[in-house]
Amino acid sequence: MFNARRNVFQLTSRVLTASREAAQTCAKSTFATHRGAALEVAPLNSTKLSSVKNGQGWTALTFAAAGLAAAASQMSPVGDCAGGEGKGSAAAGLKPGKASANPTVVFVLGGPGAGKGTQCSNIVRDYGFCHLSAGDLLRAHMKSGSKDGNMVAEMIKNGQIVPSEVTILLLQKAMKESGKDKFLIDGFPRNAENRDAFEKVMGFDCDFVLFFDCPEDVMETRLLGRNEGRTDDNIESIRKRFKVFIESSMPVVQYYESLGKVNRVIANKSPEAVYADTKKLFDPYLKESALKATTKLLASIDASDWDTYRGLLDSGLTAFEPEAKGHLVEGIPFHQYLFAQAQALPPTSSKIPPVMSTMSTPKVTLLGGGSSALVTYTRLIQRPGAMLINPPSESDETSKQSPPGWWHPAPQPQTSTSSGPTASFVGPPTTQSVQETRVWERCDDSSGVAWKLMHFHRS
Ligand SMILES: Nc1ncnc2c1ncn2[C@@H]1O[C@H](COP(=O)(O)OP(=O)(O)OP(=O)(O)O)[C@@H](O)[C@H]1O
Ligand SMILES: Nc1ccn([C@@H]2O[C@H](COP(=O)(O)O)[C@@H](O)[C@H]2O)c(=O)n1
Repeated sequence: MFNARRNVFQLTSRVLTASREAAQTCAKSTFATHRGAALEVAPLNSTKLSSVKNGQGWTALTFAAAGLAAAASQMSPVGDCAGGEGKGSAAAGLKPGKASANPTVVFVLGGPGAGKGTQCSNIVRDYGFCHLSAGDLLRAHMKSGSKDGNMVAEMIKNGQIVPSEVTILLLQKAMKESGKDKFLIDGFPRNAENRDAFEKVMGFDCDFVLFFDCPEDVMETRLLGRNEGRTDDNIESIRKRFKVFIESSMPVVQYYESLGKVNRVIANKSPEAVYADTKKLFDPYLKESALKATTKLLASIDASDWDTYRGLLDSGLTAFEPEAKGHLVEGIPFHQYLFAQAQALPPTSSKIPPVMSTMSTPKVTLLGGGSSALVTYTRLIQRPGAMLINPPSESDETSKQSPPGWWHPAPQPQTSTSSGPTASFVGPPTTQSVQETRVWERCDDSSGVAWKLMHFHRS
């Protein structure tokens, strides 16, 4: 006989150790990508992302490049938890209202047959989330010939809730193997024990609960017509599942309601109508990812990191910028030339980042149902002063250079073995302000949502 209580304790202890390791990996990963997503002032000799927040959300994002050419590439992910646009993103972690370095988790709840699985497929397609159905994982586990397979099979047939340690181990493994950082966890937590165990083992809670609210008679008709060969889609099992849902799962929904974390969607409508309501809840994640791509792009410009910059561009990029003197520039070479100038500069001996961009009052508008994003903002560009090449004695003014127009290539850092000319800066510091509009197009890859820059316009 399965001793649930004893096994919960034993397995939970084991999972805690394993998850601590996993959490360390995740923390490492998210440290690399979330660093500095806070209000502190950026130390001048470090790579730092700082942000300013008001009631409406983020109002300014600052990336301070350390003057290291590879500053943006230092943000590469480490470990299993990063995915999608978060990879290597300077702004990863700038999720409105999110302070912790954890993956994004949405718990998807609702009665049996409410349409959770159906809607999750749509969200995966449009928002790059990874869908993990606790029921599907348990059914696969039951068929895998594992020693508790028979116990799980019996519990599923009777609509009972399988002990948390089994389900959480399956979820944890699937999350790790997915390589993603945004999850829809469907059909979980089914009771208070599931909920407690998840928080203890994973060390974080969900972002919100997506609750599909559907009358029982509608769910019953749907389940009887589902025809997927499930052992629990018969009237006897369905009634048991409804009872368990009311007695054990609804208190979980009520618990999250008391925390203000439930987004309720009326599910007694056509699948399309249900999705139209569901979709709105996920648009902020897409906007956030377009903003991250923009921040990563600015960081790569500040750091003169051509490879990162080029990786974000569509080959057919078009641009209106002051350097093009009113002409629409198409393609890559015009921009590459500006980066090449930076590489031709002597290294800087200064510890002060040669240039730092701050994105102020960004606004993201999704177009084409989220296939494109329009990002507009004011960019503040700070520099430590005029650049001096190979500074001679103080009396010699001839080598002093004024800051050029809006763009000032960032020299490379001086290495200990550097010899020959160097660059340094003389005050006063300057700040420029330009308006930028960027048009991004979705080009998702296997790790999730990704964006390419199609067009930009700078005042
Ligand atoms: N809005 C809807 N209108 C009509 N039928 C729907 C709707 N949503 C889903 N269905 C159908 O109802 C059945 C149950 O849907 P689905 O499997 O998505 O529910 P579920 O909440 O995931 O169920 P379970 O909890 O049992 O896994 C499926 O056959 C599905 O095609
Ligand atoms: N957290 C969970 C989720 C599911 N189960 C068991 O699986 C059955 C089917 O779940 P669906 O979400 O696919 O309908 C469910 O009735 C439970 O027996 C579980 O134990 N714990």
